[in-house]
Formats: sequence, structure tokens, C-alpha cells
Amino acid sequence: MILTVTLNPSVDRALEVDALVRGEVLRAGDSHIDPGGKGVNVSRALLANGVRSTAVVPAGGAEGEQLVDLLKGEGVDMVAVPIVGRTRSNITLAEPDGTVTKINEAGPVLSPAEFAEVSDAVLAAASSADWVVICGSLPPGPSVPAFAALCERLVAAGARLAVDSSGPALLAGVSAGAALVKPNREELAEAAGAELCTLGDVLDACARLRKAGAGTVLASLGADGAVLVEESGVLIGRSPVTVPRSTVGAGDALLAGFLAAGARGEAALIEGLAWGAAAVSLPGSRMPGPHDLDRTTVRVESRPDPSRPLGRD
Ligand SMILES: Nc1ncnc2c1ncn2[C@@H]1O[C@H](COP(=O)(O)OP(=O)(O)OP(=O)(O)O)[C@@H](O)[C@H]1O
Ligand SMILES: O=P(O)(O)OC[C@@]1(O)O[C@H](CO)[C@@H](O)[C@@H]1O
Repeated sequence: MILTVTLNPSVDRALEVDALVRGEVLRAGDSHIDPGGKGVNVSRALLANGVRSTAVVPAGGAEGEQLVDLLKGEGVDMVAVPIVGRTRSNITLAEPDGTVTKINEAGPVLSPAEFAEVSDAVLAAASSADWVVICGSLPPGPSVPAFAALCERLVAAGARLAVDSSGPALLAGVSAGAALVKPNREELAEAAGAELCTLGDVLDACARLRKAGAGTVLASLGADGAVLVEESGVLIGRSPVTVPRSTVGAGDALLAGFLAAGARGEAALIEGLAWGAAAVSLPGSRMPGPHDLDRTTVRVESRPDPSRPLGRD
């Protein structure tokens, strides 16, 4: 079982618009509502592919109830910890050329008592989990040291910890000795304190995270694919998408596929890239199922050219 932890989940509303014009009334085409937040998406993707997962989420207010209902509707196993604040709603505006504009709320405050309750729920469920995967932004409330303490307690309890977050929370996971981290290009650049222009820059930044305590680094690079840096070496892979529809949740699908396939080596990278590409071809933050996956288009190399420039962000 893979346990996911989303400290700041959301109800995701995606609206398709012909063009995003500031200051105008825009008429939406299709719209989708999905249960959201990065760990929630990892659980949804795993479930869609027959892999057991439980999602831990704090939930409060009408949106919290809606989130729980949406998760129940999809059959996602969950531990919902009631909170006083209102779960956030995040908006995605998707244009026909695949351009996505996202507006994420800060999210409700998690009081120290609520954070302690969520932490206890995570630690209790972690003992029967193959992985504990903490994903997404920290909500207002918990301090970075409190978050770091949760990561450290999990590692001390013998959990295999994966962290997909940004800024100080990502670094806290690295210092705690997370077995796996999954930064995207922006998060990796922030962690490394350097711009990433070439593949070589990415490899250096990944090596730095490993030196600082992370086990494996799976860096997602949008249309440039993903880089896997682990004990046994380096791999880079790509999975071209002909018609990108919504990149929201693609990183979560990549991480879910990678974990589902054993979280190491070429086979896991191929699986992750197939899931990531499939998510990009689907609307909103819909997660791919087995029929959406095409592993034949994935290309992986073991001797990446460090001078290769990355595409523009
Ligand atoms: N435009 C694209 N074309 C092809 N594949 C893509 C594209 N965008 C993303 N992907 C695939 O999805 C994976 C994850 O994308 P990205 O690096 O944007 O993750 P992310 O920023 O963590 O996403 P999110 O936070 O929305 O889940 C990439 O590694 C790649 O395999
Ligand atoms: O604000 P965060 O926690 O960084 O990201 C939240 C979020 O954008 O991430 C998911 C896609 O990865 C969405 O379901 C959700 O709205």
C-alpha cells in the first residue's frame, strides 16, 4: 500500500476557454471538477491502475465535504482529518493550444493541534505502507521545523519516504533522508540556487540534493521529460505528446507510475513517463488509467549529453 499525504488538498475546477483575455468576460467550454492536491492525485492515479493507496487529507468546510465526496465517488481510500478552516478551491484555465493558467488559493490554516492530528494519522498508517509520499505545498500554519520533524519521525520509524514539494519543505525532506524526491525544474532550480539551462545543470542540481541527504532524485522537466539520478547511475527519458490538453497533475502521474513500477531503474522511469504523458493528454487533472497508457513512445537514454539545452520553461 502506498500512503499519500496532502497537507493542502483542494477541489480543482478546470475551465476550457478559447483564449485567456484579461479584463473580459470569458465564456467557458467544457468544465471539470476533480479532487485535487498532489498527493490526492498520486492516490487517484494509483487506484486507476489497480495499485492500493490511502490518501491522508485534512478537510474542512463545504469544500472539504465536497473533496471527501469526490474522493469517495472515485473509490479512493482515505483518512480525512476534520479541520476548522475551509479546504481551498484551485482554478485551472485551459486554452486549446495546451496553455494552462492556474490560480491556487493559499489554503486554510492548519493549527498546531490539527497538524499534530494529521501527523499522528500519517504515523499510524505508515506502519503498513510500502511508501509514504508527502506532496504539495504546506498550508499556512505548520512551521518548516514542524514539517521537518514529521519527515524525521517517519524516517526514524523505518518508512520509505518520498517528498514532492517546493522550497524549504523540499529541503526539509532531503535533510530528513527521504528515499525519493520529485522536484520539477523550477523547484530543482530553487533548491540548487541556480538557473537550470542545460541537462548538465540538472544533473549537478540532482547530485547536490543526493549529497544533502536524498536517496533517489526524479526530476520532472515538463516537455523535456524526466531525469532519474539514483545510486546506480543516471537516466533521462522523454515521452512526446502530440496534443497536450492539460499539464495539471502530470508530475503527480509521473511520480505515481514510477512508484507503481518499483521506484528504481529504467522500467520505473518508463512507466512514470508513460503515466505523465497520458495525464498531459487528458483534460483537467484527470488521472490516466491502463487504457490511456502507451509505453511504446517512451525513449530513455543512459548517457545524456550534459550540454543539451533545456526547452524554455
Ligand atoms: N508538454 C509536455 N509534453 C510531453 N510531456 C509532458 C509535457 N508536460 C509534462 N510532461 C510529462 O509530465 C511529466 C511531469 O511534468 P512537469 O515537470 O510539468 O511536472 P510538475 O510541474 O510536477 O506538474 P504538476 O505539479 O502539475 O503535477 C514530465 O516529466 C513529462 O513526462
Ligand atoms: O499549491 P500546490 O500544493 O503546490 O499544488 C496544488 C495543485 O496545483 O497541484 C495539483 C497538480 O499537481 C493540483 O491538483 C492542485 O490544484
